[in-house]
Amino acid sequence: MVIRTEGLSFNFGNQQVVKSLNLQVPEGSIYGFLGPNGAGKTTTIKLLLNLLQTQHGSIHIFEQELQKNRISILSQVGALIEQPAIYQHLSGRENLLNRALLLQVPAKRVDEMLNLVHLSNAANKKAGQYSLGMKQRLGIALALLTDPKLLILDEPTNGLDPNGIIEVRELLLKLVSEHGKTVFISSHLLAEVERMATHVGIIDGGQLLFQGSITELEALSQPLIRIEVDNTVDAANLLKRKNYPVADVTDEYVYVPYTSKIQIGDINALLIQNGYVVFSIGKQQKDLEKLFLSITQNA
Ligand SMILES: Nc1ncnc2c1ncn2[C@@H]1O[C@H](COP(=O)(O)OP(=O)(O)OP(=O)(O)O)[C@@H](O)[C@H]1O
Repeated sequence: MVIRTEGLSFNFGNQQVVKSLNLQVPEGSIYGFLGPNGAGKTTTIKLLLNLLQTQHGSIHIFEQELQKNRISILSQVGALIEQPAIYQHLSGRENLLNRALLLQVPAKRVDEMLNLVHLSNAANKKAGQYSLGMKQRLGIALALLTDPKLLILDEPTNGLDPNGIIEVRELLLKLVSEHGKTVFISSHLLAEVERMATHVGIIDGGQLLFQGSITELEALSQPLIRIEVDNTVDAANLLKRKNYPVADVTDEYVYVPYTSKIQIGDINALLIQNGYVVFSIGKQQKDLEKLFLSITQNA
């Protein structure tokens, strides 16, 4: 595991904001750390980066205890937390050169990073004139200067438009697939990480409510058959009489839990034989967002 916490807890005064977290972040994963506002994500990230002192429990990064190996561990971790620390009056390249000098990183790495985050064409423009997406990418480039093995990003897509989100997503996917990094990324929106995450941890009220691979998360969400039919209420009653458990009925659709492909054909035939007009019928895509909301709301 690249990150492993055991019983990690943290209090601000008498408010417990992180409750006995057991995080497990596998090597080479993109781990989406999800939770609504105030769930405790930033506090957890600050603990992982040793910006806050652990009060209870333990943190291992690269299988080494964080407190005892602070410097060697953190030199291999790149982080972007809250706003990237960018000098607005300097160009993108100057921002990177400055940091490279400070960290004693060879200057040639600056151009490599500009290239990687697709900022080469804007390298000489003042960072203050960058779009939010460009600033985030510059922030990621700054975090990558030392070629860290692990990247920890706190809500890197916050405030970005859909294009900006896609740009950041593609960059992170590339970092994992081509550069062998592990990425830990927090977000309050599942949709933002769902297309890139391999693993997910869902936190609310400081507690980890779910942790596992994205496939395990999907398996929790039961697929449905969505039936678009002319008279949904009557059609639903017919289905119930025929022992199909109806999950939901709206003006347009009837939903039945999906069990097999054959069953879709049977339902279609049944409705048609009984004089209903079936406009469409099919297995509905898993809606992870609904699942995410139900996990965090039932907590
Ligand atoms: N410095 C602080 N002093 C006291 N309480 C704090 C402090 N920082 C955060 N908190 C509280 O801790 C809880 C968790 O906050 P945290 O910022 O970790 O949540 P989050 O999941 O990152 O939320 P967001 O998505 O809004 O950033 C909140 O109730 C917050 O008010």
